Amino acid sequence: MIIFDYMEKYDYEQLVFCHDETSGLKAIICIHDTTLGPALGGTRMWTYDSEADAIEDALRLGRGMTYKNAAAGLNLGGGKTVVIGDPKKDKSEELFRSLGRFIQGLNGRYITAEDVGTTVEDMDIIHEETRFVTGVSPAFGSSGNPSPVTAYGVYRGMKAAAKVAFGDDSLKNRVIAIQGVGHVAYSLCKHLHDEGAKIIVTDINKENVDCAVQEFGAEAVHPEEIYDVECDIFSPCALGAIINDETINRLKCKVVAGSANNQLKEERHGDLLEEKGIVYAPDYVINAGGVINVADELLGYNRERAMKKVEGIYGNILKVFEIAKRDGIPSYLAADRMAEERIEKIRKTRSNFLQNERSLINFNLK
Ligand SMILES: NC(=O)c1ccc[n+]([C@@H]2O[C@H](COP(=O)([O-])OP(=O)(O)OC[C@H]3O[C@@H](n4cnc5c(N)ncnc54)[C@H](O)[C@@H]3O)[C@@H](O)[C@H]2O)c1
Ligand SMILES: CC(C)C[C@H](N)C(=O)O
Repeated sequence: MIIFDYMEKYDYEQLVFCHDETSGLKAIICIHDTTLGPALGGTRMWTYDSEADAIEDALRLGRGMTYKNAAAGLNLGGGKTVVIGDPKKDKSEELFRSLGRFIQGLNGRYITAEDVGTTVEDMDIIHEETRFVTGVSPAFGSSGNPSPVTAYGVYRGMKAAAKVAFGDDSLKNRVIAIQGVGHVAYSLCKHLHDEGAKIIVTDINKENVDCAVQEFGAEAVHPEEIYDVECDIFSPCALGAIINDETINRLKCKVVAGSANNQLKEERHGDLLEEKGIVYAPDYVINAGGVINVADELLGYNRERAMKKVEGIYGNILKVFEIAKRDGIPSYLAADRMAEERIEKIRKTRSNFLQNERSLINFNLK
C-alpha cells in the first residue's frame, strides 16, 4: 500500500507509529478527521499477519469512527489505534502505559477506549498515563464496559429496522438468528428474550452457545449453518465482511441488523442486499451505543443522559431510511450521506473566526 496515496484518497489527517523497546509496544494510531472534535475510537489488539494488514486496519477502522461518531450526533471526529500483538499473551502494564504516553503526546487530538482485544482493565492502565481515555472503570467516575450499552443500541436499532421492514417494531415472536454470542450479543439476547423473540445462535465458542441456550432458550446451530436458517432478522455480532459473495444468496431473512463492524465485504454487497429486498441497518449507525456511552465521560459521565442518546439510535436508523427513500439510494449509502452532510454543515458553521472558541469537551473533569 502506498500510504500517502491512500491517505489522500480518503482524506486522512494523521498516522502515528509508536514503538517502545522495553514493553515491545508496536502500535499505530490513526486520526482520520477532526472536523467535529477530537478523534475518538477504540484500541484494537490483534495478531496481524503483516504490518501492512495492521496499517490498513487502523486506517479503515479510524475512518469508520468518523462516520459512526458523526451519524450518532457526537461532537467527535474519528480515529482508532491498533496494537500488534496477541491479547492472550502479549499484554502487560508497561505496554499499555507506554501506549498511554503516546496518546498523551497527541494532547487530546485522539481519545481511546476499548475495542476487540482490549478491556476496561487495559483502559485503567492507559489512564495512569493519560486523561485522553474513556471506558475506564466506574471507580474513576467513568462508564466502564461499553458492550451492554452497544447491545441496547443494537436492540433499539433492530426495532426500527423491523418497523421499516414489517411496518411494526415489535420483536415478539420474530425469529432472530445471531452470529457470535459474545459480550454484545449476550446482552442483546437478554433484551430480545424479554420481548418474546425466538432466538437462534451460533458461535465458535461452545460455552457461549450453551449459555445462550440455557439462559434464553435459544436454538443452537453450527457456525456454517447460520446463513441458511429461515429467520426474520439476521444479526451479525461476530466478524466483519460476512455479507459477501459466498453468503449473500444464502440469507433467508428480511432484515440484517447486528453489532459487527464492517459487515459488508465490499460496498456492492450493500447494493445486492437492496436488490434482494433485505432491509440493511448500517453497522456503524446501529452499533454506536458503546461510543455514545463512553463519549459521555468527556462531559462528566451521566448514565441517564447517555442512555437517552443511545435510545436515539431508533430514530437514527429511521432517518437513514428516510434519506434512502428521498435520494433513491441503498441504506449503506444513505448512512454515509447522513454523516457527510452533518460534517460539512458543521465545518461551514464553525469556519468563522472566534477569539475564544468554546471547547465542547471538558477534559478537566477526568
Ligand atoms: N463491544 C462493543 O461495545 C462494540 C461496539 C461496536 C461494535 N462492536 C463489534 O461487535 C462485534 C462483537 O463485539 P463483542 O465485543 O461482543 O466481541 P466478542 O469477542 O465478545 O464476541 C464475538 C463473538 O463472536 C464469536 N465468533 C468469532 N468468530 C466467529 C464465527 N466465525 N462464527 C461464529 N461466532 C464467531 C466469538 O467466539 C465471540 O464469542 C465485533 O465485530 C465488534 O467490533 C462491539
Ligand atoms: C469507543 C469504543 C467503545 C468503540 C467501539 N469499539 C466501536 O467500534 O464502536
